[in-house]
Amino acid sequence: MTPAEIAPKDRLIVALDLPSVDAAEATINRLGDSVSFYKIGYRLAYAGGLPLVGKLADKGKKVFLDLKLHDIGNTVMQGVESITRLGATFLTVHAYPQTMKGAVEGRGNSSLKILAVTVLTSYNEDDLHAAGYRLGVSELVEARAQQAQVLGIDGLVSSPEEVGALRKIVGHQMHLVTPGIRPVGSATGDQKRIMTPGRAIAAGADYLVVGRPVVEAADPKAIAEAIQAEIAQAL
Ligand SMILES: O=c1ccn([C@@H]2O[C@H](COP(=O)(O)O)[C@@H](O)[C@H]2O)c(=O)[nH]1
Repeated sequence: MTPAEIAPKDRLIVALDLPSVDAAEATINRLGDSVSFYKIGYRLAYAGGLPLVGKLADKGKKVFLDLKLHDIGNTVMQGVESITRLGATFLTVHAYPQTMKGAVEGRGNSSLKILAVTVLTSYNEDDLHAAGYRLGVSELVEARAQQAQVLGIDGLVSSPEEVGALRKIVGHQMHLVTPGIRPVGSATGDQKRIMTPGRAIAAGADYLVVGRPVVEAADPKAIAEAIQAEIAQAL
């Protein structure tokens, strides 16, 4: 399936940033058929959440395993090789050349897609500078996208602000996945490079990752469906 063929509903990835498997399963049950794609990150993975990958896949759901791997190439390669057996659709690594090369080797011919995290959406220019980088956000995102493409990475994680420029660099060959999504009226929290769902899709994002605005809502299903309606309208 090309990115353009993804149904509006399947473009929303709900981040299960919840403290336990029980809490995650309760949210998944509340969301029911409305959500088809979930993200499991540090909080849930380290709280016993990895077996949920297979359980969700068995129910026909897709899983984005957001482990943001970063280590020497050989360790990343071996780790990714193990992860190919879990049944996830997407796995993140940080966009460093050795890391991306190791991840592509570890993924081999499996169906797992590797996404490279370009610059975290909680970073702005000052944060990058404080971390010792001399490039600004857009320059670093674009440089990493070019390296990721050459190394055979399957997709990129960036803020929606960079998606237009990334599309020009990578065309439609790579999945563009954007956290930093805030429906109008939602709290920004620690995110710094944000956009509404509609604007992110109009900018060219393939998938939107939304955590707190959905999982902390009084009615997660109503919010998820409102985001999906906004996505459908923007396509
Ligand atoms: O650059 C990045 C990469 C990953 N994330 C993850 O996405 C979700 C966003 O959650 P919200 O509650 O909607 O802010 C979260 O799991 C992050 O770890 C990101 O935000 N930015």
